Amino acid sequence: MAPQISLQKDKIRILLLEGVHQSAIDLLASRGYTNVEYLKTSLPEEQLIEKIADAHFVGIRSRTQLTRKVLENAPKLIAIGCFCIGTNQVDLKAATELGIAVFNAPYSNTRSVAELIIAETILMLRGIPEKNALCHRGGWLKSASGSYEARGKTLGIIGYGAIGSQLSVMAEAIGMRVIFFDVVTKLPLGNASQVHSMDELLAQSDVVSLHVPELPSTKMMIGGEQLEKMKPGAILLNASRGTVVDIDALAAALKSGHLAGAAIDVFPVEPRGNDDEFVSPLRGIDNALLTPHIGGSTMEAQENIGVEVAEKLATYSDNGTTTSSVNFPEVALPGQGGAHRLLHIHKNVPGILSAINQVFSENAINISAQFLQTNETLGYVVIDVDAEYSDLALEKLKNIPGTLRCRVLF
Ligand SMILES: NC(=O)c1ccc[n+]([C@@H]2O[C@H](COP(=O)([O-])OP(=O)(O)OC[C@H]3O[C@@H](n4cnc5c(N)ncnc54)[C@H](O)[C@@H]3O)[C@@H](O)[C@H]2O)c1
Ligand SMILES: O=C(O)CC[C@@H](O)C(=O)O
Repeated sequence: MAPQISLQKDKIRILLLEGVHQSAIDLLASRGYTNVEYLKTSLPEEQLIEKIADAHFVGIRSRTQLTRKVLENAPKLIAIGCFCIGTNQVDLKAATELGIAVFNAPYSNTRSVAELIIAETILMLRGIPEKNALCHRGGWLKSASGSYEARGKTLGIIGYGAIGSQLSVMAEAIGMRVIFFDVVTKLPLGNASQVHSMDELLAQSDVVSLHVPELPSTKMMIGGEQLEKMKPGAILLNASRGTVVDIDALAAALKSGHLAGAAIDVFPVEPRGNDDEFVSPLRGIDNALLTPHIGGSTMEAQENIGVEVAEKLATYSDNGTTTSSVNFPEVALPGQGGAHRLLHIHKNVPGILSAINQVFSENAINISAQFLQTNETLGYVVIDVDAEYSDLALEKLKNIPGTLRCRVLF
């Protein structure tokens, strides 16, 4: 039987992990949601299963792994808020099959990442990480050897989406030539040009920057073979996902001197929180500029993300709107105008819609408004009815075979 979730706001439990910005808590409070448990770190699977068992909403960043096992142990969960861009840490297939909506913040931190990459491009071309490390050890490497201006150099961007395209504009503003590779044909901004293969990009670029999502097709897309194809003395930047680069092969390419340097913000394995040790084959390599997955971590970005994602969760909770959900059919809903609103999430299989409508015809329940949207696997029906009928309708609806989640809004 599908879980029934029809609660007063103070009974709606929200679990926020990984130190999401205070703006999220403030936004939720302004919308009446005060039952919030706030943790600064992510949690290992067993602890997460314990905590999530009673949660109606969970908010995470990139570190928390919401696996099928975790989600199957979250019978009350209505929605997940990813307070970031990436959603690869959530088993989206499982979330969809369980009728749990997933939201994220697709744009709020993109400028922050692009700015960091520009800074790193300049620092790496000047060999600053190595010189800085030497100074800290009492050394003094005053030399122009291996130091270059960014002007006139070629920046190769892999993944020309929200981040890659902003980076393109900023890089041209400091005089770089920009080429990019993307699996989709994209409108080049400014004087940038799209190349038709990654090999072409690797062969031409002085600096290569990765801005692809984590997908089966992007896992290890930069391995030993690709690093070998980069120009001798080139620089690799990765602020996308740690699984995109073979980190051992990168360490070898830096140690051999084939690459002049690398700036890496994301790693195949990252510490759970600030108290855990960071372990990586890149540690101790002076020309590797290592940052703790902070590409999107600016005050501006985090504050905006907090508001954006918390608002999506509150709105979905308040009236069922799923606009910009990552995995749900999108429905933008008007106010209820005094009616009770039934939200029915079901497997998209033949016959289920007529079973839903039968509930209302057989029980003589008048429908004042009805909205339906489907995607490949999921159907989402929203039905407004007179207040006195909502309990009966909810009871009947949740027993329809194929129902995943069903709740009523008063
Ligand atoms: N370091 C950080 O803190 C940080 C912050 C934000 C985002 N990110 C990461 O950066 C990624 C990119 O962000 P975005 O906002 O630019 O995403 P986006 O979806 O706007 O752009 C991604 C681009 O990559 C392209 N792409 C997909 N597969 C590809 C492939 N195999 N080869 C070439 N191109 C491919 C897509 O067509 C798209 O144009 C995110 O998915 C996230 O994982 C990291
Ligand atoms: O804040 C984070 O943990 C992740 C940031 C970034 O990788 C994203 O996907 O937006």
